Amino acid sequence: MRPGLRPLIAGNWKMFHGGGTGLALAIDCTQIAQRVPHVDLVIAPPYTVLAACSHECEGKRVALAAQNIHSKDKGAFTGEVSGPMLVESGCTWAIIGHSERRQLFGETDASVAEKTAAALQFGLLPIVCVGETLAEREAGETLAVVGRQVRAFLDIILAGAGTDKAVAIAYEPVWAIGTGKNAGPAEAEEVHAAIRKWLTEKSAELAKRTRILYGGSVKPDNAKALLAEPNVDGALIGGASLDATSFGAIAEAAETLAR
Ligand SMILES: O=C(CO)COP(=O)(O)O
Repeated sequence: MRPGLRPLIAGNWKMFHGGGTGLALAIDCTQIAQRVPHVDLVIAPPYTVLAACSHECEGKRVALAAQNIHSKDKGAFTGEVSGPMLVESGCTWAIIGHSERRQLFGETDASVAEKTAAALQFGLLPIVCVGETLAEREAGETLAVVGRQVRAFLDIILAGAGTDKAVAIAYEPVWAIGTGKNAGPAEAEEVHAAIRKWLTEKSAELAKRTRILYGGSVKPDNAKALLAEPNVDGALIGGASLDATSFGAIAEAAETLAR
């Protein structure tokens, strides 16, 4: 983590906890927030429970993120949800281009760029996800792949976020997601440092205020070592965010480093 920067700890609930259990977890997260005053907490529940969670989280230092966004504000797009609707439901963030969306729902660098622009246009801060597959890592293509993914949206962030908005980029190696096999701190740092360099080449100010999150099997027992790396500014957590005890422990690891 960089000195003076607030870590961002975000829970991506994916397609879990869409009803009463989600609401209960959101309430638990507001209690976690009281214990971690130096950490920014974000949760990304399913659409069905966003508004209810937002009601519980309002004014309690837990921000809401959507897991996806459509690039248009409205229209005949069955099953989709727009930026203005997400804002109305209480979201201030939107996760964009998660590898599950890229792999299972056909999202591309171009659509990720379009959605990033839409999020910023409608007043949401994007958490844009990038990451290589195991085959790409084994072929030595990690930085080439992540570089291509990041360059696809850098200009959009620069144009859309101005100088005051702090967006986030999440490096999530696909081989580490839901596998229990996290990138080692040095492995993560290598990619994070490269992302920081590409940001710096565009704008030193952009590089300074963008938080680069690590995601992929972050757990209470590995969080502190990952977050201690100089360019790891937070975490995007899947499985361990579904349980208040483990999510709380990760947030507390960040708090210890940020204090
Ligand atoms: O995909 C992720 C967060 O977006 C990571 O998921 P896990 O923490 O379950 O590996």
